[in-house]
Amino acid sequence: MATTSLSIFSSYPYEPLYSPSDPSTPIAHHKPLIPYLSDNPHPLQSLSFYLPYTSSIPSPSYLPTDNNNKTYILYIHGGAWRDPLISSTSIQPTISSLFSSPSLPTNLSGIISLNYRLSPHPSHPDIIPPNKAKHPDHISDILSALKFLHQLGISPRIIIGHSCGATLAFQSVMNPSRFGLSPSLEVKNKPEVIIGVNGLYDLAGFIESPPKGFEGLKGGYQEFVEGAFGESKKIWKEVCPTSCEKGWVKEWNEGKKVVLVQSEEDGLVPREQLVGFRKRIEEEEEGGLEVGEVDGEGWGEHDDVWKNGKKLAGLVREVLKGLE
Ligand SMILES: Nc1ccccc1C(=O)C[C@H](N)C(=O)O
Repeated sequence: MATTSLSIFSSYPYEPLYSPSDPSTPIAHHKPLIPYLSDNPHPLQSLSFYLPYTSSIPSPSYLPTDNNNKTYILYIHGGAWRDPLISSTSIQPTISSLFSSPSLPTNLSGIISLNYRLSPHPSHPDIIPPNKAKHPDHISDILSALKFLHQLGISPRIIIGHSCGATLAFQSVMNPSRFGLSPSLEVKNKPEVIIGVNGLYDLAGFIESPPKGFEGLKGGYQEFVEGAFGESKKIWKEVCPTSCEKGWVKEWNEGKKVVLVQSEEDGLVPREQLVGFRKRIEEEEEGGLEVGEVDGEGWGEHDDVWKNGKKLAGLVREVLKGLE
């Protein structure tokens, strides 16, 4: 099995990725869209691999592995489990910032950004192959990707999730039986840190009583939640880290730190999602897990975080320093 993952990995060449602001400057060695399943994968069952740029192009089998002081970071994009216009590439501005000035963090091996199957989006009915994922397909794909990485010898110590990517990041450290998935999908070396950015942590809570100023989004939330999870409110509760059955913090043995940030100008996700989630972790945990909140002032609107990348890159630098 391990040989298979490595031979898949090695069959993809590295390509230079150029700076979005300066197309003559290469910033990373990039392997786009490596399938993480071997049996007839959907195009979205794929991940992209980014290594800091060096002057010679590495051979396709080059794979720096984790060691005690270096780590990979895994990124899970958002888009309400359905937006086909948001993909693994949305981490590129952050990578560009992080891999260039002022200096490359010394304990960073590389960044891996995931795609996963999406649910249908009413404004994009003509996608080929059609997006028809339903829970637990999304989280199942995330766990399959982590398994593929583990077979390559990679266990990211940090996972970053944006919006529904944050929901998926926390689901990835829970027992997969919570979602009716096989124990064989449980992540072998779970991350130490999860960074949740503009995360969705309590879908049923939002739909039941949207916070002040967000009442107009109730219907929109209900639409994408039903599209991803079906109509059962019980399931909406079971899948969210604020409202699911207690005990998931214990299932995350390796967990050391949760870092949460909510962009102040976000018109799609209210800060109440972060506040309620934080309270839930503090109720549940038994001392081992640190929860921190970063001030989201100046972080812009919901998607500005990844569209710009500078704030997120700065936060990643800080978190990496803490792991040194
Ligand atoms: N309404 C939201 C509420 C919260 C988080 C994301 C959304 C989205 O709409 C995301 C995406 N642009 C979508 O069209 O599905």
